[in-house]
Amino acid sequence: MLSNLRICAVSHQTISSVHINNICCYKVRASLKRLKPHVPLGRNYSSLPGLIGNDIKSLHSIINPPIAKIRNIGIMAHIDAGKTTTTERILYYSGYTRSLGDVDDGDTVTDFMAQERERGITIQSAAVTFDWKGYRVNLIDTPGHVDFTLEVERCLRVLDGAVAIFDASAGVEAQTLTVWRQADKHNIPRICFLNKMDKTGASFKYAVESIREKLKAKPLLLQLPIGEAKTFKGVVDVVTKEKLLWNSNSNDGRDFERKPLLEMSDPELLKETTEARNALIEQVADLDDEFADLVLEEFSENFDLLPAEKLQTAIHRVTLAQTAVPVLCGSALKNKGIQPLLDAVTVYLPSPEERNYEFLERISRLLLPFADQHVEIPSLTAGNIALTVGLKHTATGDTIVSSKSSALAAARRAEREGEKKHRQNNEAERVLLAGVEIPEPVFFCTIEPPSVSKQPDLEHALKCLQREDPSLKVRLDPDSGQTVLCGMGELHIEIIHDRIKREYGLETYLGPLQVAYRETILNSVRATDILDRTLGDKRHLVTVEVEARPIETSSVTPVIEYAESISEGLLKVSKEAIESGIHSACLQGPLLGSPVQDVAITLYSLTVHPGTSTTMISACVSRCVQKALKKADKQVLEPLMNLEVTVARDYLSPVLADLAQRRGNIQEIQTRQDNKVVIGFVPLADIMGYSTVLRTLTSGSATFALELSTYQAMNSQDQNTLLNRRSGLT
Ligand SMILES: Nc1nc2c(ncn2[C@@H]2O[C@H](COP(=O)(O)OP(=O)(O)OP(=O)(O)O)[C@@H](O)[C@H]2O)c(=O)[nH]1
Repeated sequence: MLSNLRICAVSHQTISSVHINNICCYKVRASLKRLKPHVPLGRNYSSLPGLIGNDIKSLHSIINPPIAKIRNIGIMAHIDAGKTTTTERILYYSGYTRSLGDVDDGDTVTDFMAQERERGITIQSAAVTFDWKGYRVNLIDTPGHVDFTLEVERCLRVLDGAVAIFDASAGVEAQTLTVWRQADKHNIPRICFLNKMDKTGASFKYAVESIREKLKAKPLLLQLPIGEAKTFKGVVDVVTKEKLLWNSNSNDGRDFERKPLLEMSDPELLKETTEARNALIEQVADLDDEFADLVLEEFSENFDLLPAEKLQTAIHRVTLAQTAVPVLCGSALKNKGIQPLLDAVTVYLPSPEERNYEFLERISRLLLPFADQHVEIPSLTAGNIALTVGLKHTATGDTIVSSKSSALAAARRAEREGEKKHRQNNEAERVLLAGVEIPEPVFFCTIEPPSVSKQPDLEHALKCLQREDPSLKVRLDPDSGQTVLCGMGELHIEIIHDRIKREYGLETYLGPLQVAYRETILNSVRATDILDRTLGDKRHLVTVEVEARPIETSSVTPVIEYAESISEGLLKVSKEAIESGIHSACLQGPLLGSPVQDVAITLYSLTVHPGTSTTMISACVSRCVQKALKKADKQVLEPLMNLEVTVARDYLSPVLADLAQRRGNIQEIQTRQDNKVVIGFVPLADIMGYSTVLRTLTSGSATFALELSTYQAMNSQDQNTLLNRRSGLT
């Protein structure tokens, strides 16, 4: 596969003479249509005269560009804001593809999974590498659908900067908030791109306000749109006071003219731009002392004399400090505004050395990514993004270092730094990447292989998929022995099912999709238990007394306490067994067999006959905790989701009426251009299959985003209905 891909990147003739399997062949041909032969990188180029264009000066400079000229960036946004379309334009203008891919036609580079092309959505982050005006840009296109939040989180960890894309007619939407918070957590400097300026209802002012209000960010307006919606034809560069107009006859947006704004030809636009530039200078000066000094000392009389480069450098610093975000605009679909966006990436987003990471990785085989194509490279300097293959024990979220001793040193430093509380950016944090936060799965269903003999193949496929995607959980149902898939949403599970079929050739059967409920107890209860068993000539005897009581933690990990009467010595040898017994008991509550949350378990007494195995101690403790949980008053908790529905005014009433029937609790209805945005909570159990219902109710005009808010207690009537249904009574 690897050599095929390397060859594909070099020459058409080479490929046709190489024996490769059908799938690879197909991928190779598809990519050849669009890849310029001179662009991708490989080792053997020098032996292929004529295939490499003159643009490549030296292989070394391409593989290892100076670190200051590297930009590792991600693209993030709400679903359908236009990430993939923008990425396609970026690849086209940077010379890496020969034609413009279209999500609506299903032929984009970054959405390369079959499911992505069929559904027109991004699921996996795709990495692409290209050059722009002497800079190396490693770009990652991340999914917008909330089911794939983890995928976004795991790529944010390796980024030095990000472009947040917004639909200019919608402003900040639900998922944008989530990814923005994730980027805050990882301290990622950002620039905003207000896309879809050509769309009816697009409003630069509205979108900027929503960035200010909802994201609590300070927007730096580096551009102003020329026209809006149908009349959108270009942008003004506020920093340089130039207008950029795209040729209406050009169908790929390559041709555009950049002209200084003149009093004679554009008096109004010039006035507006000068005001915007002055405001920008004041805003930046407020945030950056060095720039403030410069402005006060040399340019306070006339801001017009301030060179654009000085302003750009200050904006770069402010962006890096994350005290404000540059805002640009355009229309990816109509091919306007992408080239200046690329310029802004190189000018305002930081290089890896400015982000001050230290990587220590040593890997035997390195590949440069180009979506689903990879090119092997001999080496790489710090700050680049590359892929490695064949790692057997590494999963998403792990940090790879050069040796065991450096890992130990980093861990020791982390421990020491951990003691000095609340110190940010400590050395250990720079060495070890922050782990990804794995969200709790809210849905599950059983999965079965086509025959018992295929069970090992299914287990293998699930193991591989889990290493790639830790938000997918797999467990064995202890009662039925069936394999259970737990995922982030209906779409997540559907895609996993589809991938098992396509990538592992296994036709599996899914059971009905079920909501992942939880349980809790409402009062404190005590229970005792005795386990007395003789195995061979050994007697195992344990007596246990525990108390289970409700507490507030919102966690399924029980709090474990020990009464003072428990002897230190006994605890030393059996603590692990006791805690494993408690944890396993709390995994399966007495009502539905769901995990028990918000509970503390106190061990009051424990006596163990000499020679009793730790397994028996664990089993007795587990049984005793289960007894206590059973005796208590119990409560089922159900996942409550944050819901945001964007719907055209005319369809608001049917959507609200439908939500009322789904136990929806509406918090707010906002107006966004011609649309209404309904914000509220709804129990997950009542919103299953909602996309189909919403499509029917609104003739396909509405969109929605769903995210776990919390687990809430069910009322007794709903709880009884659920329990009866589960026990087959109704
Ligand atoms: N009018 C208009 N439509 C656009 C623009 N950019 C993208 N679209 C359309 O918006 C839809 C979504 O575009 P995508 O590029 O797939 O958006 P995405 O953000 O990658 O979507 P996910 O991968 O599902 O998160 C498609 O139908 C595009 O044709 C634009 O600038 N203007």
